[in-house]
Amino acid sequence: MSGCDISGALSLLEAQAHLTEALSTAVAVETLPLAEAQGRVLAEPVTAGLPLPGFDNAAMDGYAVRLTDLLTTDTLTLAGKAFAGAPFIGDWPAGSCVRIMTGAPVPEGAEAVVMQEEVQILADGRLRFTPATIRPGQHIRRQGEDVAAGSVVLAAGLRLGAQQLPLLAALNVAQVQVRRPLKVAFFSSGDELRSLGEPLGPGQIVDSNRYAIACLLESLGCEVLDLGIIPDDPAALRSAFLQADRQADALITSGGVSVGEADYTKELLSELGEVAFWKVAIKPGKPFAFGRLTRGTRGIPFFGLPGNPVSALVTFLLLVRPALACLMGWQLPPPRWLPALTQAPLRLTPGRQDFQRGCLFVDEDGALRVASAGGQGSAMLMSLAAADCLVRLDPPAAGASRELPAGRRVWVWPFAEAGL
Ligand SMILES: Nc1nc2c(c(=O)[nH]1)N[C@H]1C(S)=C(S)[C@@H](COP(=O)(O)OP(=O)(O)OC[C@H]3O[C@@H](n4cnc5c(N)ncnc54)[C@H](O)[C@@H]3O)O[C@H]1N2
Ligand code: MOO
Repeated sequence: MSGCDISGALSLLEAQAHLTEALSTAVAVETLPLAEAQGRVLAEPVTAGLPLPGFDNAAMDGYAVRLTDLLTTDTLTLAGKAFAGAPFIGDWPAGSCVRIMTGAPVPEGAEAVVMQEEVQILADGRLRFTPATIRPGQHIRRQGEDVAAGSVVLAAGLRLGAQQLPLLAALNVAQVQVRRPLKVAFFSSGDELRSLGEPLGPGQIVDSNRYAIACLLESLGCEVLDLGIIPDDPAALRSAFLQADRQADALITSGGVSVGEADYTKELLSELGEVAFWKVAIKPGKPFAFGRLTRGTRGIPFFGLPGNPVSALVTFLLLVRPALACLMGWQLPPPRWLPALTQAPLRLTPGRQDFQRGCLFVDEDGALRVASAGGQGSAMLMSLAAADCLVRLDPPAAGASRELPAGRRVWVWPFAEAGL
């Protein structure tokens, strides 16, 4: 079988659809205090028990006025003060205004707040306004203008972060129903692998993939069960598979999914479970295995990433991340591929969608452009470290040129959008 043999390979879309369909059941639900819910996925929609703002209040430091008081004069006396947390109380006689600070409740009957910069304080303490410039309702934040009480503010399936937590806190939501963390086991397989810091013998390399996989899993909020480096030995691999099956919700491996003589991963998966597919027509990442371990009672899903470091990262982003999102109950929006113009010619790959590493910039005309981040080999870590996006290149039509000229539109997925 050649390195370009893609017979029986699924397209990326087919593989993604298969994963979404196979992994529709999310982990269990638990109740957490809001302070511990960062990064968790909401299991239930949240309904507002309060309006926001909770009361009409000032948006500026200044003076609360009634417009009728300013019909015949531009000068008002001061009736009192309103602070955030200490409302104005007492009488508000005609012909007067109330000094008010940002966030303070506006006194009953106030029709506008005038910024202090627009008010002149006279020697006798009275305040002079410019009535023609005052709009009814200005600088008053109305009760419920942001959130109406009883409305659904967050849908189930949202992941809670710095954007959502303040909304829930403002609504005095002290506890939330969230999915428990997904526990993901992973190991690296290969006799050549050594742990970071160990001396390297002939032909040995550092197990670098685990630093990408652990980092990606942690950023998704998964609990990581690190099973270490497993040699190319069926008995050791079998035991690691079975441990993951007992202790985790999913298993990720890297290496050993291709066709080499020491590539046992797929073979063992057939013995301990079932392989749903193991080839996807993408570059990098053609050998990617998905299946289930069926020895245990739960049938945990298994993702076999290719050993090449770039292939492992790219298949994680394109296939594993959305699959884990299903298991987390996270309604992960599909990637937003953006149009960009190629800065220089790019080489296309027959038969496979190619996901090259690129660097984005905006040219002098304001157009988004993408340049290659460097060497595109599946084991090349420098261009991966330098890149800020994936560039999606469709295969050339039969007989067409394998070179895409400069200035052509391609689709890019910024790494920041991919959670990197
Ligand atoms: N005859 C064929 N050979 C290969 C094919 C093929 O279709 N036919 N596919 C190639 C492609 S594409 C890829 S990708 C690799 C994937 O192979 P495996 O998943 O079986 O991975 P290994 O053979 O174990 O390793 C490949 C490469 O990656 C290095 N590696 C492995 N694990 C790690 C790790 N944890 N950290 C860093 N680097 C790692 C390993 O040393 C190899 O250099 O197969 C091609 N071959
Ligand atoms: O398809 Mo492999 O993943 O290029 O190196």
